Amino acid sequence: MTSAPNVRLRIALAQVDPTVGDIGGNAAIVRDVSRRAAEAGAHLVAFPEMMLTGYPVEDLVFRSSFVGASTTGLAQLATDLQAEGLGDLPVIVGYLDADGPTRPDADTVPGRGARNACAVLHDGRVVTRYFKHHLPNYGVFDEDRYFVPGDTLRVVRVNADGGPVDVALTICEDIWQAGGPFTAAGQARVGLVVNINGSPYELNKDDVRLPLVQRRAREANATVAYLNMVGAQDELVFDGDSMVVAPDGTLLARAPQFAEQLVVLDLDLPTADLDAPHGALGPMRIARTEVANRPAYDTDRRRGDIAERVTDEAEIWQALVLGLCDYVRKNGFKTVVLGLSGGIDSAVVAAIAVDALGPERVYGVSMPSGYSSEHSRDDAADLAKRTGLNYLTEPIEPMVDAFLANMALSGLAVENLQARVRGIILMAHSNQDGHLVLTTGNKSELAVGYSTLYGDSVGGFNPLKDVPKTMVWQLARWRNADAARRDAVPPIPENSITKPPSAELRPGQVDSDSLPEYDVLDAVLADYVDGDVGRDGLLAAGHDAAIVDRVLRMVDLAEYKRRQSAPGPKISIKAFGRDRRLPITSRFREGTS
Ligand SMILES: Nc1ncnc2c1ncn2[C@@H]1O[C@H](COP(=O)(O)OP(=O)(O)OC[C@H]2O[C@@H]([n+]3cccc(C(=O)O)c3)[C@H](O)[C@@H]2O)[C@@H](O)[C@H]1O
Ligand SMILES: Nc1ncnc2c1ncn2[C@@H]1O[C@H](COP(=O)(O)OP(=O)(O)OP(=O)(O)O)[C@@H](O)[C@H]1O
Ligand SMILES: NC(=O)CC[C@H](N)C(=O)O
Repeated sequence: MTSAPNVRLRIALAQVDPTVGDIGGNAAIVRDVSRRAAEAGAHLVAFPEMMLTGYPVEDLVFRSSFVGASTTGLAQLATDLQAEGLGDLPVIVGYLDADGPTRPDADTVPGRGARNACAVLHDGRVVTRYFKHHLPNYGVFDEDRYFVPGDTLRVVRVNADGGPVDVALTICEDIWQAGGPFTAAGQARVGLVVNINGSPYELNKDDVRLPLVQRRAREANATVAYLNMVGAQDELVFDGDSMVVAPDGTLLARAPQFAEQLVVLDLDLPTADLDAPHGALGPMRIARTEVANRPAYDTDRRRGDIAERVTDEAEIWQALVLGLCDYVRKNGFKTVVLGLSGGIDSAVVAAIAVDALGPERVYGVSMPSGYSSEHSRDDAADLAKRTGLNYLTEPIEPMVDAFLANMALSGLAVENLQARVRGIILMAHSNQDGHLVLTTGNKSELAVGYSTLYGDSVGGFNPLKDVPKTMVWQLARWRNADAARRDAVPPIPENSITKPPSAELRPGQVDSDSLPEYDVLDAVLADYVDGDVGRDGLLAAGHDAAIVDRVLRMVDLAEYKRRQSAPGPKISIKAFGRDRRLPITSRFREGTS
C-alpha cells in the first residue's frame, strides 16, 4: 500500500515537436524547454519518446553511425545542460540506444541490440537508462523489426518538496498493455509513473487514451504522467494530448491537441518507501537510482488546465493542417502549388494549405480545358479571392491539341491526357519556382483508383489521402461555419460544396457515371478497407451485393496506383500506406475462392 501523500513534486511535461534526424536541433529544444521548466520551479522535466532522434526513425536504426550520433548526442546534452546551469534538474529524454548489433543480418546477441530508450540526465551525466518493454508491431509500427525489449523497470528517487518520491520510467506502448512495467511499478510502490510517447493521431484516439491511462494508474496504484509529442513526421501526426491522472483515475491536467505546450503541475505524492523492493520481482526486474535535485518553489500549481475536447471535424482539420505544415517546414519548402478545378477536393486542400502556411505561400493554378464549365472557372477564382492565395491561369487546350496533332489518341487516352498535361504544368511550376506540388485525391478515389496515374495524382504530398469523400464535404461545411462563427470569410465557395462532383474530362461527365454515390461507396470502404471485412461479412452487414462486388474489384485492382501515391496524413485507424500492406500482384478475389 502507498503511504499518505506528503511530498509535493512539481513536474514539467514538454509537449514539443522534434524532427527526425535533427539531433542537434532536438537537443536545442531540450535545453531551451528545460530552462523554461527550471524557471517554472520544476523538480523534474520529461520529453517525448525518441526526442533526441525524432520518431519513428525507421531503418536509420540499422546504421551504427546514426546510433552513435544519438548516444553521443545524449552525452553531449547532459554536459550542455550542466554547463548551462541546469544540471540539478533531472531531465527525462527519449533517445535511440544499442547494446549489441542493430542490423538483422549481423551476428545477433540474444537479448541485445537496438533499444527504444529513455535516459535521466542529471549533474552532467546519464544517471539511468530505461529500455522500452512492450514493442508495438501492428498498424504503422514495426518495432520488433528494430528493437530488443527491455526487462528492467527503472525507478528514480527524486527529491521533491517535503522528501523523496519514487518515479518509474515507461515508454509509450508500455502503457497500452496490461502487465509488464505498470504492474512492476505497483510492486515497486512508486508514487509516479512517467510515460513518454510518440503516439500518432487517429480520429477518436483521445477518447481511448484517457480511460487507458486511468486503468494503468489503478494498476500501478500511482499517479501517471502521460506525455506525447506533437507535430508531424511523413504520414504520422502526433497530437500531443498529454495528461496527468491520479491513482484513483481523477484527471488532473490535460494539454490541448496539435499545439506545443509545457505542462507544469504540482503533484501530491507519497513519500518514497525506503523499504520498497528492488531486484527480481514480478514481471520485470526493478532497478533504483537516486538524484538530488532542485530546491523548492513558492507558487502553488496544483490545479492543472484541462483542455476541452473539440468536434471530430475540428480535430481532423487541425491534424491535416499540422501534417501539411510540418511536412513543408521539415522538408525545407517555402511554398506549395496545386491545381484549382473549382471542385470540392482542390478547394479543401487549398483551404488547409492557407491555414497551414498563410495565403502568400500557396499558389493555385486554374487549368481550364475545352470541357471545363464556366462555373468551375468561376468557383476556382472565387476560392482564390476568399482565401487570398496566389492565383494563376494556364489553359491546357493548346498543349493538349499539340499532343493530338502528333498522336492518334481517342477515348480514355484523351481524357487522361488532359489530367497529365495538368500534372506537367504543376511539376513545371514546381521545378521553376521550388513549390511543393499538393495532390488532391481523397481516400475514396484512392481506394477505387479513380485518378489518372502521372496526371491528377501527381505531387509530393496529399493532405486528403486518408479522408473519405463524404468527410471532405463535412470538413468544408465545418470550416466555413467555423469562419462564420468568427466573423471571418468562409474560404470555400458554396457552389464547390453543393455541385455534383465531376472530373470534367469529357462533356457532361460526373463521378456517379463510374462510381456508386459517395455515401454508399464510403460505407463499403469503411468496412472493407478500414475494417478488413470480407465479402460475406459485407453482405451480412447489409451492403448491396452488386455494389460490393463492383467496389471490391475496383479496390483490389487499384493497388498499383496506391503503391505509387504521394504520402498524406493518417487520420483513420487504417490509412493507405504502411497501415495497409497488400500485394499488387494477387489473384485472390473476395467471393471466388
Ligand atoms: N497492375 C498494374 N501495375 C502497373 N501498372 C498498371 C497495372 N494495371 C494497369 N496499369 C497501368 O495503368 C494504366 C491505367 O491507369 P491510368 O492511366 O491512370 O488510367 P485509368 O485508371 O484507366 O483511367 C483513369 C480513371 O480515373 C478517372 N479520373 C481521372 C482523373 C481525375 C478523376 C477525378 O475525378 O478525380 C478521375 C477517369 O475518369 C478514369 O475513369 C494502364 O494503362 C497501365 O499501364
Ligand atoms: N480545370 C482544372 N484546373 C486546375 N486543376 C484541375 C482542373 N481540373 C482538375 N484539376 C486538378 O485535378 C484534380 C482532380 O480533379 P477532378 O476535377 O478531375 O476531380 P475531383 O476529384 O472531383 O477534384 P475536385 O473536387 O477538386 O474537382 C483537382 O483536384 C485539381 O487539382
Ligand atoms: N510509439 C508507440 O509505442 C505507440 C504505440 C501506441 N499503441 C500508440 O499508438 O499510442
